[in-house]
Amino acid sequence: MSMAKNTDTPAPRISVIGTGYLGATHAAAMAEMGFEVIGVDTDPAKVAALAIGEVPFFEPGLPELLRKHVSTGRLRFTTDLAEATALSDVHFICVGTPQQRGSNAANTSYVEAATVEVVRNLTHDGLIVGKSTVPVGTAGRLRVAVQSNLPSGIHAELIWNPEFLREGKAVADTLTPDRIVIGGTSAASEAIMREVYAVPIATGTPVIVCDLPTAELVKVSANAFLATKISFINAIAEVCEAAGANVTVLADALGHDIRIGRQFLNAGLGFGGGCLPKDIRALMHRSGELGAHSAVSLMQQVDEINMAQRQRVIDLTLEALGGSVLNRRIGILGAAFKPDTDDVRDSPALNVAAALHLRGAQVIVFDPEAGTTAKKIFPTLGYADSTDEAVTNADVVLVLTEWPEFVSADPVRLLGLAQGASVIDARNCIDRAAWEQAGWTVRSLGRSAQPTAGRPVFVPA
Ligand SMILES: NC(=O)C1=CN([C@@H]2O[C@H](COP(=O)(O)OP(=O)(O)OC[C@H]3O[C@@H](n4cnc5c(N)ncnc54)[C@H](O)[C@@H]3O)[C@@H](O)[C@H]2O)C=CC1
Ligand SMILES: O=C(O)[C@H]1O[C@H](OP(=O)(O)OP(=O)(O)OC[C@H]2O[C@@H](n3ccc(=O)[nH]c3=O)[C@H](O)[C@@H]2O)[C@H](O)[C@@H](O)[C@@H]1O
Repeated sequence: MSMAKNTDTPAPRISVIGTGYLGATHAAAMAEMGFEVIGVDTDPAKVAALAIGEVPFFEPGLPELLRKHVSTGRLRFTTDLAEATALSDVHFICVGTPQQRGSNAANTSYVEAATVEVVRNLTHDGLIVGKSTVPVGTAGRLRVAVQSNLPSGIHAELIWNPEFLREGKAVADTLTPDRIVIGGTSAASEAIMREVYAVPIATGTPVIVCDLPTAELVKVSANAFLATKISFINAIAEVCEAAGANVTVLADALGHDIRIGRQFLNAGLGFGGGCLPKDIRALMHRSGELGAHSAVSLMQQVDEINMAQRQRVIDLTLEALGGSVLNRRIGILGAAFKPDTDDVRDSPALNVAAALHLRGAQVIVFDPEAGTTAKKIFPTLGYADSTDEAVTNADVVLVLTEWPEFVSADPVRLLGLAQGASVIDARNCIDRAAWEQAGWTVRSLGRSAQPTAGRPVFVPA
């Protein structure tokens, strides 16, 4: 592929390296936008599933999109990187950047390895597009590696195009993103990226063209801001509890100010998942390396507030059970880090379940989609096949992930199944009045244990 824009050239063919949550969705979305796409992964089981149109994780809408394009042959999957590079022109790097063991830093070794492997396998000129979330400065280093590993006579450019999709809404977020950020482009590579994203650009999606470090940092800053919003409301929730205020009503009132907005102001168990926690820690680490200490202390505080929420839910459970969970049966509703996914990476729900299990509780977990993934990392917990089974004979019930079926569960019927009448609403998601009317004692973060009406009113002197 010539890097010069030529209106007569055929559409660029696309490879996607790493077909996990991000890459599988990106590959299917690129096919939907009209391109020939080949996905590559080192995990043969993942590739085998994707190749027959099966998504190896739960993501609403993705199976349909994948099958649609696998069946026409426009979207293929392979473990053979050389096959993919031979058949494509634009190579999206979508491999993982998990937290390093024993450090807050991101592990960029997969990104480095994947990029170098692509470059070494190039048979014709290509554009390498980083999508993985990386610490600022990574792409600059990779550029050096790209140039020193190019086969002779081949030209390649490396740019960064971070991804902002949310799990559970990944398909819509990829097909109709809020913005497209492209960093470090030349005129030629910018033109190619505008061709690749022609469909969302045509519907008015803003395109931000910037330098490499800005592109890397936009992504990390977006996640850091979302995390800060959540920890902010959780800090205020603590004040609400102490003062007898209601954090949910407060968040609604705050949200009417469009400068603040209502999203990411749900107080409770806090954030988890494969991205927010590791991304704020990587930012902490990288900011420290760069001597930018304000970001280090801010992110440290955000992380600490967030992790303390898990302990606070454990404390509420102890309180509900009179100080000990030993041999008490705890029905846990939710294992995924949020609804609409089966992802349990750094899931606050599973973290609480495991901590209570370690203290000697009989923990029975139910999640509509994440039972299988949860069992893989915590096989020793008890698992139920339904809400009813988890609640049956429970001394206390914990709602840890706000799946719609938990939010709409009938408190009267559940009370008839449970042994006790205590529920901890760790996501502030159930209809508290309805549960209390049914006979439950409801505890939650950011709202007092008793209905506000029954509390003494503070009268200033
Ligand atoms: N999961 C999400 O919602 C989003 C993730 N991101 C970022 O995208 C990146 C990927 O995240 P996920 O998809 O969640 O991770 P993941 O762990 O689900 O997928 C990564 C995939 O890369 C594969 N892989 C590793 N080395 C490879 C290589 N050399 N060649 C080919 N395949 C290789 C792995 O086998 C795995 O299937 C991370 O940097 C993450 O921060 C960004 C936005 C959203
Ligand atoms: O970099 C990534 O991978 C992605 O990380 C997040 O997406 P995701 O991890 O899918 O989940 P979110 O919807 O952001 O939720 C994260 C966590 O925050 C919690 N949360 C969210 C909102 C809220 O008000 N309160 C709250 O505790 C959720 O329960 C969940 O545990 C970002 O929202 C995406 O834009 C980003 O692309």
